[in-house]
Amino acid sequence: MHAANQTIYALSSGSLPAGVAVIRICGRNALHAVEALIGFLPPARQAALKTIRTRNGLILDRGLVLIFPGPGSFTGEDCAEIQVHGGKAVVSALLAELESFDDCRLAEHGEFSRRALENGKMDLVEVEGLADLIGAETEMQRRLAIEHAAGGLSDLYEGWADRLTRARALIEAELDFADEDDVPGSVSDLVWRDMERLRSELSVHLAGAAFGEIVRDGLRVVIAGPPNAGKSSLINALAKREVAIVTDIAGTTRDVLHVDLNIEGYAVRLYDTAGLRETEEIVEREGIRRALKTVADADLVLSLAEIGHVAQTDFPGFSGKVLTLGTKADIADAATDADYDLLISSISGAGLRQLHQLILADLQERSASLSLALPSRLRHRNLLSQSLQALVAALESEDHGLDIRAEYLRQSGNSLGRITGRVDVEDLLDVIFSEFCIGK
Ligand SMILES: Nc1nc2c(ncn2[C@@H]2O[C@H](COP(=O)(O)OP(=O)(O)OP(=O)(O)O)[C@@H](O)[C@H]2O)c(=O)[nH]1
Ligand SMILES: [K+]
Ligand SMILES: [Mg+2]
Repeated sequence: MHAANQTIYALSSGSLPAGVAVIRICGRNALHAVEALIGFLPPARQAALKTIRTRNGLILDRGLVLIFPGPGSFTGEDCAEIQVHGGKAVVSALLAELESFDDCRLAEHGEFSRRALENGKMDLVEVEGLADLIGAETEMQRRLAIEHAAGGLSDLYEGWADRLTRARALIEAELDFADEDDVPGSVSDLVWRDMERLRSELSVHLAGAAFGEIVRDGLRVVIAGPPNAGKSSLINALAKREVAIVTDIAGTTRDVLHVDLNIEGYAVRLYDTAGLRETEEIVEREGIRRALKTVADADLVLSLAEIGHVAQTDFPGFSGKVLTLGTKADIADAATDADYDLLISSISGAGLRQLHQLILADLQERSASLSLALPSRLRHRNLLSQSLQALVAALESEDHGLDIRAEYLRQSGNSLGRITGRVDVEDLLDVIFSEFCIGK
């Protein structure tokens, strides 16, 4: 039987042992399997507490059974969920029993969601949002993901795609009547005025992509500065654990290290790097090369220097914001000419709370609005800019025929359709679903 017609099952809850384990079963044999396991079919969407048995009559466990007949289910097919005690042997016995039913097999990564997509229960943005929701570790990641998973973004894109389609239809109608005098020219004016508005809505939305990606992937904050400035001590102090080796030998750190922090609900990825200086030592030189590359990709650089020394403010290939931090405030002389955004001590903890606040302020400056209905992946950003480019081409090619301008509008709508998956995205699906865990 074709893989897509098979009944699939998996442990959908977390790692065992646990209080409860949830096993999900979807496909044409799902209800048949439930009936065989508990001896009858409970009413749809109502939990039934039942003894679950093998077909040889052996008791597997007692648990809650729920059925969701298609199409009113997660995947749109007949589905069931069985809640049993979360023991390893309990779950493997139940999975082994399911294996023995006709055309039943273990689900692959993301296969339930993939079927939901194929059966029109979710679109691509919602599926990506669901993956992000499961992966979310901070409050802002959760808010962004739920916006996507709940269809807020999809509605926006579909609304825009509909406006593009309507505009094309009106233009094509105008083309059909081109020889007749009774076509009101104002129809065309209305269309282009709306497309002008759409251009600015798309631009504003696209401008939020950088922040959306930062919320999803974390703000990249890189600690840089000369050897012994106290970079590794700072990452350890902020992470509250010994991530990096600290010694008084200049040139201790060679590899780039990172830790993930949660600052007021925002994900922040903090990097420690090798001290920057001229050196002939081969390993250290490689460390410095990596440090500079990491700085170039940063969102924000913390440039450290011991109090009394000038902190570097320009880094090759980096044009973003640099915060200068004077370090070792606990042992510094009071008077110094050098100027810093903040004084810190990783040993006494002085200035660390203010550093949090400065990083938070940087994040808040980047968020133009309070809404998190933002694109959050490079895939979204690329397709949105393609859509915008085609729309701009349509608006700015007044010298061309209406047929060419309508074709640009079609391209613009197609790019939007690829975001939600209404337009051919087959090639993308394997990539997207490989991110999922089994059981989702
Ligand atoms: N008193 C004091 N000493 C500090 C402080 N921060 C770091 N140090 C000391 O400064 C020395 C160098 O610290 P590191 O954190 O290894 O400095 P680094 O910038 O990572 O050095 P490299 O990895 O070699 O580039 C160590 O002996 C630390 O204990 C501080 O806030 N106060
Ligand atoms: K050091
Ligand atoms: Mg170091």
